[in-house]
Amino acid sequence: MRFAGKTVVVTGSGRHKGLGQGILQRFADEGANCVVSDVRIGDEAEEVAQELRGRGAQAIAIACDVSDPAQCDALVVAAAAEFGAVDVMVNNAGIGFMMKPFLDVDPADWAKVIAVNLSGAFYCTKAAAKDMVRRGEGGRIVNIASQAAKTGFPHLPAYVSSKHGMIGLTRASAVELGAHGITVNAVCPNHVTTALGAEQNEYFSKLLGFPTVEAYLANMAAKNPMGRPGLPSDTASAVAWLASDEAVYVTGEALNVSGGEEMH
Ligand SMILES: NC(=O)C1=CN([C@@H]2O[C@H](COP(=O)(O)OP(=O)(O)OC[C@H]3O[C@@H](n4cnc5c(N)ncnc54)[C@H](O)[C@@H]3O)[C@@H](O)[C@H]2O)C=CC1
Ligand SMILES: Cc1ncc2c(c1O)C(=O)OC2
Repeated sequence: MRFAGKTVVVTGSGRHKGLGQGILQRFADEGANCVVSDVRIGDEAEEVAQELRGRGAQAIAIACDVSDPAQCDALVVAAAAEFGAVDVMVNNAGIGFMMKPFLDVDPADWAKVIAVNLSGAFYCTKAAAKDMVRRGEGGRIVNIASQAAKTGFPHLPAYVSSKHGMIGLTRASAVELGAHGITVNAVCPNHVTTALGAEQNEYFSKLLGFPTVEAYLANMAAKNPMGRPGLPSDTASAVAWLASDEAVYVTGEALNVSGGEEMH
């Protein structure tokens, strides 16, 4: 019960089987008050919150479009009003893919991906850290980057750039926030079969000439020493450790959770 009495906010966590839901399930199991947040709060987000309550946690759902700084400020205010403070902010909201060859990428699509994945993480980091600094009890920020933060992938230039940018954001914020007892780290998962992941599999299995999505997935699994795709629970384990008291001397890090597919 590492997070008894703590409050965690996870952006983009209102979808079934997403990394955000998996992360909140781990925090719920370890005693945290859980804030589900997503661009729209509908039945699915309410079900995610309900399932967390079923695990014995307190959980609420709050709408927040992370590409709007005012909504990120309001998210932190609303979470603190409900549970007293925000101890852990997980920047998980992300949009994929808009997959296109580099030379065909529309500037508006580029801007949208950067606005959600990178600027959104900045706005939420700033909002949460302001509250943490004011309270003076430290805090934890974890950014869900990607293997795409460490290497290039075809037909995903905005995504890859936004995720590399999240590592820069992690380091830039870590160097200033350490003085306040706040650590900031990134986690870099490889492929996880979520709703977002499934969309990408369709596209890449065709692009790379695999006869079926299954053949593409088997090939991808064979690329890492553990021989399987990642699970939301794999990422959740890393996030929970980084958010725990034990990780007090780890900050500005970008931790691969890729079964060894990515090694630096
Ligand atoms: N699935 C994978 O293989 C990998 C995913 N990731 C990252 O993990 C994070 C979670 O993705 P998944 O769980 O795979 O997909 P997902 O689609 O299940 O989760 C993303 C969530 O972000 C929400 N969202 C989209 N735009 C938003 C906005 N403007 N404001 C707030 N929320 C917004 C969506 O509604 C959705 O609930 C993303 O940042 C993604 O880039 C990283 C590495 C691998
Ligand atoms: C679906 C999917 N497959 C592979 C990867 C990602 C992804 O989202 C990613 O972000 O980095 C590698």
